[in-house]
Amino acid sequence: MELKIQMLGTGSAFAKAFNNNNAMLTVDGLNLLVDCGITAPKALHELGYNFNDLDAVLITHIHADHMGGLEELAFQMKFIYGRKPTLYLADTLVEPLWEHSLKGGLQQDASETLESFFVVHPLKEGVSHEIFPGLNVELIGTKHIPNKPNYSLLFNDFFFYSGDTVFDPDLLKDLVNARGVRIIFHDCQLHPPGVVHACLSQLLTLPDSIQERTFLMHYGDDQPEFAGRTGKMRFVEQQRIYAVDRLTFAEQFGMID
Ligand SMILES: Nc1ccn([C@@H]2O[C@@H]3COP(=O)(O)O[C@H]3[C@H]2O)c(=O)n1
Ligand SMILES: [Zn+2]
Ligand SMILES: [Zn+2]
Repeated sequence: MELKIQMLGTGSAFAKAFNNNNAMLTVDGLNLLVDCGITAPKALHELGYNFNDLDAVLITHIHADHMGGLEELAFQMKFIYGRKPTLYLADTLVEPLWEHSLKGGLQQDASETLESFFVVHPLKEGVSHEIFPGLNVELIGTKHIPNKPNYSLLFNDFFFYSGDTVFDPDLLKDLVNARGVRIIFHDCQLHPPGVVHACLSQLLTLPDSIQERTFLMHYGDDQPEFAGRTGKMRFVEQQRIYAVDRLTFAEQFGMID
């Protein structure tokens, strides 16, 4: 069992030099797309994938850089590949995803619902769900936009992947010190203030023991100017394949496991 992650993009919602912050997780040949933003259809194509290569899609929240590619995914799967894609999302997102977003483009007659286009798996926050053999996910509610549900992801109990969140040092400390998290992929706004995202200056206040396992994503186009200015944290590189394995990571990035 080998879990790998490859970011289709590592850019912020407004980035143009980077694709949307969407990820492909692969375990034993099964592909999970984490978030499917506006740029996802083209970014998948650039990596040699088509929509039919996806075994499941998981959505963290309703912003276009995280779900703006779902309409094309649904239409291609219906009209080109003839099967319903599998969609994982928090139970609280099912109704708003359809009513406030996808229905406008997808619905052709009034009887059609989200389930007409996807095999929908609503997930409960705080519960570990098996996505594939060897890949579990727990949704952790995180703060992003007031009154809009938003979730970060805990994979296999040791890999935390933020789904857009404000800086929450207590959560990160609890994850690392009490819950055994060893790898953190975190969204990072390079310039303050961090109103709806964690910003770099806030993340730099984390203790070294957390920074050394923190990898920054969801950044703006001027990211190259910040090389060497991220403390013990590193940038996730778009399209690079990372083996998400405690030992491989610890060895490769000099972390104390
Ligand atoms: N209250 C808000 C709402 C949104 N935004 C910006 O819009 C982007 C939507 O995608 P995102 O990746 O969540 O980042 C958001 C902010 O840049 C913002 O800055 N403040
Ligand atoms: Zn975003
Ligand atoms: Zn967002």
